[in-house]
Amino acid sequence: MISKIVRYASAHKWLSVFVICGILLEVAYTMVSPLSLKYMIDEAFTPKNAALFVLILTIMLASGLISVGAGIGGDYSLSRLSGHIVERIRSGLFGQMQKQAPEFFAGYRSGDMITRFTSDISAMERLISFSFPYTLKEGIGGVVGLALLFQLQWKLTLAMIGGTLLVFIGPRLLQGRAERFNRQVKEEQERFANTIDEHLKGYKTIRGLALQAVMKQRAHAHIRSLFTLGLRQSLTNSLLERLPVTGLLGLNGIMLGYGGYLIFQDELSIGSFVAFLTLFMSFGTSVSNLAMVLPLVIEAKVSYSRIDEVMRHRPSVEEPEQPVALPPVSREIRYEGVSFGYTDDAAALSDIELNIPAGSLTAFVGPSGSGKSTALELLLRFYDPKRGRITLDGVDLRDVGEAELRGQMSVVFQDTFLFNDTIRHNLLAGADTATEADMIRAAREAAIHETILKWKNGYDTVITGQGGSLSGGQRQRLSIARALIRRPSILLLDEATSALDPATEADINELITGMKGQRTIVMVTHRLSSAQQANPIVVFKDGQVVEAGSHEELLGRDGLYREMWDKQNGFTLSGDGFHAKIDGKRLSRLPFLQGIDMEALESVSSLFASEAYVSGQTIVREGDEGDKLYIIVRGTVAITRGGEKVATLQDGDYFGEIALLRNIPRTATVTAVEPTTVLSLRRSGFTELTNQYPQLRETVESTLLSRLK
Ligand SMILES: Nc1ncnc2c1ncn2[C@@H]1O[C@H](COP(=O)(O)OP(=O)(O)OP(=O)(O)O)[C@@H](O)[C@H]1O
Repeated sequence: MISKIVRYASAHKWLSVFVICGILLEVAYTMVSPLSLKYMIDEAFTPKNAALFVLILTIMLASGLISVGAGIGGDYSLSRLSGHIVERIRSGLFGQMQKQAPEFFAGYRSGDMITRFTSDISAMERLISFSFPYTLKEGIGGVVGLALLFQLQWKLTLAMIGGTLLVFIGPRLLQGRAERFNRQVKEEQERFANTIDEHLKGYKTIRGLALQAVMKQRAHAHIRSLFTLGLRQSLTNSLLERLPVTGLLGLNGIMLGYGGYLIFQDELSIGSFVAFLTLFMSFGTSVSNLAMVLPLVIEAKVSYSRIDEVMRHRPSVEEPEQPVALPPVSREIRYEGVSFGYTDDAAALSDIELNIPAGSLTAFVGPSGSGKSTALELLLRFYDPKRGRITLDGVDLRDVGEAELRGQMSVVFQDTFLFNDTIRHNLLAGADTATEADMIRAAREAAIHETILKWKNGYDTVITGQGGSLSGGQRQRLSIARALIRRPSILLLDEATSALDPATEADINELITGMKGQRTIVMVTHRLSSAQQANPIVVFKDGQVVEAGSHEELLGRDGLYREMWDKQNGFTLSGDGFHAKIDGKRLSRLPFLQGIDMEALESVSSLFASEAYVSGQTIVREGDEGDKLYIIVRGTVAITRGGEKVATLQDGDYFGEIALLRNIPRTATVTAVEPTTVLSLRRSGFTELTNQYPQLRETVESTLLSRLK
């Protein structure tokens, strides 16, 4: 920690020199003034030498003035120097954080990082602007004072050193505990910050599901723990400060007794004794001041190690040493034998061979977890392949600098992240060379220009709550405009429309399709209706590409694409996405309804009711009574068992079918992870219908009960 601070300080040589000179002059004055007392008493007062008295007094006054001037100059230089160093640590930490790959952000929660930027950096700031110079000043003062004390009376000084050792033993013994408590307080602060962060981000879910009491309980537990840990920390810290001061009191007693004895033995003059006492007092003050600084140094040491942990984190994706230029892609993007895994033992992608022609609209589709988003994130160079390479017109992505790459590619995610700023600043942020005309052109392309003009302040309208004041479609159009403003040759979209209502999704899909031919577009979607216009459509399964071709080609192949298409079709959905219907033909494709008459199936279809869930809402809770079958018309749900996620289901998937026959408690919890519309069928209605169509009951029983066994 110290060597790093010294290195930072050495970048500001003159300021460092001023700080050190200021400290040295102040120390010199503190040391010399007790000595002048000795000469004043022994050489001027005792022999009544008025001329020497005036001379010594003048020297004392002059050096006092110099010391004050040096102190003020030193303080000014120190403020500037510590400001520069803290500035460097702050921007270094920020830069380091920005360089990291997504797995870094998955490892740190926002509270962890915010605490490093706030309280940890403040602890470093206190160390640099106060503890460090203070230690230097008191340390030099102590050493010089000791030398002078030896020179005045070595026996008395030796006795004093023996006593001083006692002063240090207590703090030394307590230091380990103090470090531990400091670390625990920091960690607890981090956890509390994370809870507050969750509360801020998840306030809708918390209110919607009446989770306030749970959150309050959690916050209260942190507050209690902060109280207990804080108490331990401050008790240990105050003990650390108090012990040396108490030790010094005893030491004072010894000094007075032994010093008096030496005077009676004529081994010490009165002037020397007064000088010794004054010097000893300032030496003692230096020692106790050093001990007082110790808790601050310990705190800074803990904070430094936490900052250093981030600073040492090597980004998994590194900048090339000699980046190559990347002209707009004009031929193709190629995946050549690309394999990748987030961990060493699980492969997310295996041996992907893919050719994406420049100017094409390509779609990556496939079931949840099949690797399509990973394939896109490799193209964004959020990660590097473990084997193989991705090339743009033959240039390996690893040879291209980050800025160059981002100049060529823009991305739109499902979660639109907008800054709390004006529309203008949101659109132009980072696009340094973009003009007003570019902004309007991009907004027009994203079909949002007219809407913006209708707002009272037009492009100067301030977006609040990270875009919460806008509709989902408006947010997504703004994100698309923001991506287009840089005129990227490659536009990437990761489930950019899947959380929107059907009408808005169709509008934005039309917009994307309209851009075909102007640039290379790669979109990831689990909804095949969004991918229909793309060519090639690349189908992923278990980390591999299993099919690729146009919509018509893939439908004709009877493979996974056909299977997914059949699964996702057969529903009608209102434009707002709240009301759905399923037709008999679609029902006939459910494994437990196969072979049933169409008339019976049409009757079953009329019994289904629509249910719409917002993101985060629970559809079915583990252990609850099971009385309904659900079919997901649109959306994504997470299946968790005992708090652990076991699967993700999407459009066309179903769950809870056993409930049609028996009231068996639900074996898992199902939660919507994006706005989700389901169709539900109650057991009571279904049972009534089976009286009319006995075949229905027999078929369902034979398929589902065999599974139960
Ligand atoms: N950050 C991560 N850390 C560890 N494993 C991950 C991470 N992201 C994805 N995976 C795993 O990698 C595999 C591929 O995930 P990926 O997100 O690419 O699939 P996907 O087809 O896009 O599915 P979805 O649409 O559900 O996101 C899955 O097994 C997933 O669990």
